[in-house]
Amino acid sequence: MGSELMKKYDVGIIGAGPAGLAAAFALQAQGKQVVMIESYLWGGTCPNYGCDPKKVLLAAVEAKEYAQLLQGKGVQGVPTINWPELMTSKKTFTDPVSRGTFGSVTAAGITTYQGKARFQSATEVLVANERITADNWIIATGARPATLTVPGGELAKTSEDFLGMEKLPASITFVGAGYVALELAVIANAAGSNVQILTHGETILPAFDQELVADFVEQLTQRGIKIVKNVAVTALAQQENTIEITTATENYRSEMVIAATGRPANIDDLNLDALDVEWSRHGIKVDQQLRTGAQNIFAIGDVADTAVPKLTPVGSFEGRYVAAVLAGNQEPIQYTAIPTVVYGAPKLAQAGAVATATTFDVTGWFTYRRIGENVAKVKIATNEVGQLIGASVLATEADQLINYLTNAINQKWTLADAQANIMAYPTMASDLQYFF
Ligand SMILES: Cc1cc2nc3c(=O)[nH]c(=O)nc-3n(C[C@H](O)[C@H](O)[C@H](O)COP(=O)(O)OP(=O)(O)OC[C@H]3O[C@@H](n4cnc5c(N)ncnc54)[C@H](O)[C@@H]3O)c2cc1C
Ligand SMILES: NC(=O)c1ccc[n+]([C@@H]2O[C@H](COP(=O)([O-])OP(=O)(O)OC[C@H]3O[C@@H](n4cnc5c(N)ncnc54)[C@H](O)[C@@H]3O)[C@@H](O)[C@H]2O)c1
Repeated sequence: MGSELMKKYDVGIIGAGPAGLAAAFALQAQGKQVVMIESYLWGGTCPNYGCDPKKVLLAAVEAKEYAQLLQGKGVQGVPTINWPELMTSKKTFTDPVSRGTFGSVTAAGITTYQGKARFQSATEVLVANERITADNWIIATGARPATLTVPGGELAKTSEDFLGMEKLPASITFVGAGYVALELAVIANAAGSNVQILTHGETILPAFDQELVADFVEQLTQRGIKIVKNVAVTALAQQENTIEITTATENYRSEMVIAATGRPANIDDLNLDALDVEWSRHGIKVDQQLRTGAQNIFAIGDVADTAVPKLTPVGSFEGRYVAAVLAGNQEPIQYTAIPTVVYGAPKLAQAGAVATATTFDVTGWFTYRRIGENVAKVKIATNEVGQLIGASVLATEADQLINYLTNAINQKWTLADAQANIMAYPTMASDLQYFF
């Protein structure tokens, strides 16, 4: 690792998550001299302690869910989740990621450094006592879980701790009711833990269609997940085997507390004060070409203050876009419709506009009745000429359907387009024509 002291690179990339890696491989393919710096695990949040391990754990929840939904319809007995075995299986996915990613990066001819990058000037970065110079820099340092700034807040664990825990606690309290809390709560609940969610606001998942959010929350409540709104946690204290959670109104207890109150950008160690770069609690400010105030420095992925959701495919899209800018593209970034999914049981998914939509209660439709869905709904928004502009889905397989609908939004489908495509029947895709 590390090489050729004082060599000058075309592009330096800080952070080897999905955003930085997409940029690195695209720039290397253009023939640029690329250097990449990572302080922790190569691959970043998503494959090591985010999306992928979460979805591996969810596979066990889904197996249980399908059996549960078909009770009395030909299936008897509901499987139980063996947490240590599931965690062993999860590790077969996550353990090889960092080494494998590092191997791919070096095999591509990209120079690598392990350590925290710190800007010395707009072209020079210090890492592990070495000075690295590049004409352009891309900051792709991602985000980390917010800590609870209350007395005893350090007792709270993070999503990364949850996704690596060897033993399932008897009870878990999540503080916050966003993606992280809801997804991990569903996993813990299905695996047999007593789960509660405490959130300081009234509205859950404000960016999603609130009719479907209400149905989603109702489903979680029926599973035994307790959700308490409008509650401000004021202190945590260890009491033998449990943590006491003090709030303004009531005290709660549980074996583990997970802070899931958002993800601030990783900018503290970068020495941005030395540069003409602005930032806020939402991340590094960028223009429509993802350039910071310093014209040779870009910010992409979770660390960038953009109006789009902070997701893996969005970060990769931005990484490839900046590589194109450095190859001469002058166009501002133009995002396609972005699908977002809360991976629970059921799943809640959305893409495009949420406004004025038609609701289809599809619970009784063949596709959903076949697997015994409790409640399944699809909401569709079209414009004045009948083109699809937005969609929301609540269903066990909402993550699949939302991708078909996202494609349809991007291609401005109307009923005629839906009918003009022959889809395998009977599937979610063959139902598309009934939504217009
Ligand atoms: C529990 C969880 C589940 C998620 N599930 C999903 C999902 O299902 N689908 C989805 O699309 N998204 C999901 N996300 C979000 C997704 O993981 C992020 O959007 C994505 O990883 C962002 O990529 P990134 O490259 O911008 O940042 P990251 O993946 O966070 O990578 C940034 C890298 O920069 C490194 N770094 C930080 N500071 C420095 C420094 N000073 N010097 C050098 N290196 C540094 C970090 O170590 C890290 O490896 C999930 C996130 C979490 C936490
Ligand atoms: N499926 C996915 O795509 C996925 C999964 C996990 C994470 N992510 C990404 O990670 C980001 C962060 O997720 P997150 O769930 O940590 O944050 P979030 O912003 O989605 O939710 C934070 C929640 O915490 C609440 N909250 C904030 N401060 C609080 C406090 N002091 N006390 C109680 N509640 C408080 C908020 O009201 C909100 O409900 C997401 O926005 C998303 O970009 C995506």
